[in-house]
Amino acid sequence: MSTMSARILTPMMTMIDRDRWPEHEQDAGSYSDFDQKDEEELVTEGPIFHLRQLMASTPERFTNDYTFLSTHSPACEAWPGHQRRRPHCLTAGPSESELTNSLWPTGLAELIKEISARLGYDGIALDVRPYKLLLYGPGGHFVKHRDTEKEDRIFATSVIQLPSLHRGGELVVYKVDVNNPVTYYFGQKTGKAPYACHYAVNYADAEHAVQQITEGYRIAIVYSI
Ligand SMILES: O=C(O)CCC(=O)C(=O)O
Ligand SMILES: [Fe+2]
Repeated sequence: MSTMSARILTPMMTMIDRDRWPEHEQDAGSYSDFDQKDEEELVTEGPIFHLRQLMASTPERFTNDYTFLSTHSPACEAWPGHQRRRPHCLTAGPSESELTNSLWPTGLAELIKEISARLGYDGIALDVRPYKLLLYGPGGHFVKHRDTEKEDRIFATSVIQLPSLHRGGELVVYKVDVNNPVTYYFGQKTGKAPYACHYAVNYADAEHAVQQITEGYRIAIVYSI
């Protein structure tokens, strides 16, 4: 499958300060308690069922493959091939970007298995396609919408947030009760957003919105299921 990447972004990004890397999180798999808690909370929540770390990675692995934005990163106007559909948010389709992280296909395959099982398709490989890569800067947001218009036979969307140093940008999903939306923080509350990928899945007909980014940059890949 074609994958997406931030390689083209690398020159204008700043790597995170090594000193900020939390010692106890360097070991892959050390997130299990956190994940479990999230799962318990989210499984009961309806349309969005899951949010957890995709791959625990070390900064070394990030640097070779994809990287992430610092709050001091220059503006992203120079991102080649981007389309500016909304202010403060750049969009690149699959043909405009390429994911070069060699661990990505393996992590994604695991994730797809898990997503399939949780959607009730255990053992069935759902067709998961990269739809776009999004880069939100300060002020960037996504108004409330549904994803139903994308393509035929798409019934869900998965958003994978790459390690991003930012504030805001939470995904709010309005399930049946519009007064009681579910908010996904993608590791921001626990301080893990800059160090790991996080994902969420929502049914295409569930209304959702991305809150305004108030600081830094948020980079995410959207997959259609
Ligand atoms: O950035 C996100 O988390 C969600 C983006 C989104 O809702 C979309 O692309 O349809
Ligand atoms: Fe959406």
